[in-house]
Amino acid sequence: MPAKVAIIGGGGSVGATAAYAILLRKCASEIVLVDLDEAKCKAQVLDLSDAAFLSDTTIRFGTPKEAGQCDIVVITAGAKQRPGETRVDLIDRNKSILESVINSMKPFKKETVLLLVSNPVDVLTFIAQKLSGLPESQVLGSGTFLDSVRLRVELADVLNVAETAVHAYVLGEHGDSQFVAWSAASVGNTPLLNFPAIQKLNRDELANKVKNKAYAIIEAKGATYFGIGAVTALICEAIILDLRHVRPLSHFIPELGVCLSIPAVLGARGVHQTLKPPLTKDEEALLQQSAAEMKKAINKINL
Ligand SMILES: NC(=O)C1=CN([C@@H]2O[C@H](COP(=O)(O)OP(=O)(O)OC[C@H]3O[C@@H](n4cnc5c(N)ncnc54)[C@H](O)[C@@H]3O)[C@@H](O)[C@H]2O)C=CC1
Ligand SMILES: CC(=O)C(=O)O
Repeated sequence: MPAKVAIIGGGGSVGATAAYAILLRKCASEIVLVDLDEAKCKAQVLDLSDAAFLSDTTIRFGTPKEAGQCDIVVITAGAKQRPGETRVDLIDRNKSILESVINSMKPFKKETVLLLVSNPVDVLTFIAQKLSGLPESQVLGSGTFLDSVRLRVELADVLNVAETAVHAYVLGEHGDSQFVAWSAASVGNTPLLNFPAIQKLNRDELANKVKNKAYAIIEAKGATYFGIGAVTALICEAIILDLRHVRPLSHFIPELGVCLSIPAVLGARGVHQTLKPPLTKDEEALLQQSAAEMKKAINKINL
């Protein structure tokens, strides 16, 4: 089935890197890049077209209205953190950008899946669910998928196993109130906490390293884009191929009243099911605290 992916903000670092990763995965038939900065976006298309010989995917510049008719719309438009800024600090700037991009794309094709990547991704996912008119299950955010990848790499290194054998998730906000669900993590079938190397490990220190990785990269080079580009491509692939992968994605959690990341089944047309792992009392409290932070951020804006 041909699948069209639009990237709003495709002129920027995250949008263009996501396009590159999607191109290399060969999961889409066409990528449409859209950006307010038309000249830069067209230059990204030209540059990416030089790599298109590695793929069967075509790439072109497009309009917001064309994007609204694509199968997946990835939103990477917006301001990025300056060194020292939190993701939530971007809310005022990125809320108005999101409102304007959603209005410019409407009405969406009824099957369109909207994938939020711009920060603060959980709050923007919540706003996009309200504004887009699409079913909640079709509006999701990349959430803590990236943080969980960062965690898995660290744990695989400690245990000297393949990353794919590590089933461990960062849950909650893609931001400062995130936490690791240590009690639910495993390597193969063995609970992670059974490993002597993990019992000896300073787990708080490792969780903070994961949480602060983006800050460290932004401090040194101004932005992160390779990791999120790869994560975006895998999310698009799972939707296009209806792969039913389980990923920690930002989606609406009715009992919390906000969007944040809990593992979810991802396939055609978005989120199929939430798979909340059993959590300890302390981890449950951290989830509630993360939801409270999201509510605080949402209450500060006019919706
Ligand atoms: N969710 C995640 O894990 C990650 C999220 N991000 C977020 O992604 C966003 C983009 O970051 P970068 O690509 O590095 O920034 P960038 O500045 O390189 O690109 C942003 C692009 O958005 C475009 N834009 C602004 N307003 C627009 C509008 N109304 N319509 C269409 N395009 C518009 C700009 O022209 C620019 O090309 C930021 O909010 C950043 O925090 C970045 C990395 C990881
Ligand atoms: C910038 C950002 O959200 C990240 O790299 O995690």
